[in-house]
Amino acid sequence: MSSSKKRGNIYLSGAGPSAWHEEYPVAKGKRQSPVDINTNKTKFDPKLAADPLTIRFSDSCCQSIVNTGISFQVTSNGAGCELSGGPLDSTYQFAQFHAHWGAYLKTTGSEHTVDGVSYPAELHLVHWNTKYDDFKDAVDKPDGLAVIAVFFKRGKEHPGFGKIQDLFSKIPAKGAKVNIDFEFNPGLLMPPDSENYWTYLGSLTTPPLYESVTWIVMKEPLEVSVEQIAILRTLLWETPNGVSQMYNNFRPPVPLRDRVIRASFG
Ligand SMILES: CCCCCOc1ccc(S(N)(=O)=O)cc1
Ligand SMILES: [Zn+2]
Repeated sequence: MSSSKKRGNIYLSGAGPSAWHEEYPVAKGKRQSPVDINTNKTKFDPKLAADPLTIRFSDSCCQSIVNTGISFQVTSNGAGCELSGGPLDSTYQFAQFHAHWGAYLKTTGSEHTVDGVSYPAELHLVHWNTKYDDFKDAVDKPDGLAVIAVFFKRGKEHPGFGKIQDLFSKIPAKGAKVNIDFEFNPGLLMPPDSENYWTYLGSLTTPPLYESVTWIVMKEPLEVSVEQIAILRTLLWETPNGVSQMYNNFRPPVPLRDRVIRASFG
């Protein structure tokens, strides 16, 4: 049993993310995530526009949803779901999506920020490099993962995401898992314009914080309703004071260090 499991909730035990370096020294590494995207310092790279990102999802790729204890996670066998082009030098296969969000009436919640501004939530669509055998083999390699980040902003309801949220009541506790017996295409969760994105080399945003992620952060947020943001918080997790609503499951931005964030747009 690792000490983090003994302490349970990685966001609420001890000093939270600011203490992760004690058990995971890489937390203070050179390519950690998330970061603030300072739009005055991003660099347009015409090569990104010349080789457009190819994002392929399918209706039959999502098998189940699980409460991981720090988020929900929709897990996929990756069939027909591949990512290539843009900053990527090989084909990456879709593995899962999950999200991070904030507290009621707070403006924080996303992991990446744009010019210091947070969104209420951030979706992560995780892919692994098919040059490796599987996700587990890829997860700690420098070019092992590619994660598409999509900001959620408050606006009109998103019925597609609502179908996933309808399952939350069936996964009340850490480890609870149910099958998804309807077709759900994660492509529904891409913003209308997914041509414009920022990309940089970073890490997992939760322990073990492996520096293995090529981040692809969509510029355009996805609209969901205020109620849908609130429904995220109906998921439950363990805290030092017992089981309670899951929220503030985000790592705040860390220093960019010697990295430049590239933009696919001018
Ligand atoms: C040894 C297995 C590690 C499993 C952890 O996998 C992760 C963790 C974080 C992210 S995130 N928030 O950076 O998208 C993606 C995948
Ligand atoms: Zn994440």
